Amino acid sequence: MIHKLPIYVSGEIVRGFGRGSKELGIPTANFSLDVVKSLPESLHTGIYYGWAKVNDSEVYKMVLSVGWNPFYNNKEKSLETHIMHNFDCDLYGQTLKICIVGYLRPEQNFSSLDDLIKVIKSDIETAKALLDTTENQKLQHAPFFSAKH
Ligand SMILES: Cc1cc2nc3c(=O)[nH]c(=O)nc-3n(C[C@H](O)[C@H](O)[C@H](O)COP(=O)(O)O)c2cc1C
Ligand SMILES: Nc1ncnc2c1ncn2[C@@H]1O[C@H](COP(=O)(O)OP(=O)(O)O)[C@@H](O)[C@H]1O
Ligand SMILES: [Mg+2]
Repeated sequence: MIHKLPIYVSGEIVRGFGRGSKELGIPTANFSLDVVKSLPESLHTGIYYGWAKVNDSEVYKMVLSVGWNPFYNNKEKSLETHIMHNFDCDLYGQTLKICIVGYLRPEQNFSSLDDLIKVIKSDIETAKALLDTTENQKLQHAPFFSAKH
């Protein structure tokens, strides 16, 4: 069974492999393995979209990857958020809160890095449009984002 959405997740931003910004030009804020392990079993691996807040920032649109990154064949499951906002500095150690709103597609392997980048860019455009619906806009103002913890 597929887990009912939205799901709310919060945790510290930790280091990944450093590939998001260097190889893909698309940075992803990674959660620790502890947070990944705390996810409901029924949250399938794949690509999702939703809302994200870093420390006391505004709530921004985001896209999320949950799984093993088949293109890189990671050994540990990861939960990585690309936030649709230009931050001036890195975000390591800050608290990331996310609301996972909807599912986009399964994780895929690709024959080239360019193909992976193209698909992620199209995920970003799809997510931006889907988050503009009235129903999804409401979640930007969910009490979760204004709560202290
Ligand atoms: C929206 C989105 C979609 C992604 N889709 C895939 C995918 O289909 N296959 C894959 O192997 N990795 C996918 N990734 C994960 C990237 O490979 C990963 O973010 C990148 O390797 C950076 O990892 P790092 O944080 O450890 O540096 C996706 C990431 C995002 C943000
Ligand atoms: N818009 C953004 N979305 C996500 N992370 C960002 C963003 N802007 C800057 N960053 C920073 O870049 C880091 C992610 O880059 P990435 O290359 O994926 O590194 P890592 O492999 O350590 O996760 C984040 O941890 C954060 O500190
Ligand atoms: Mg990352």
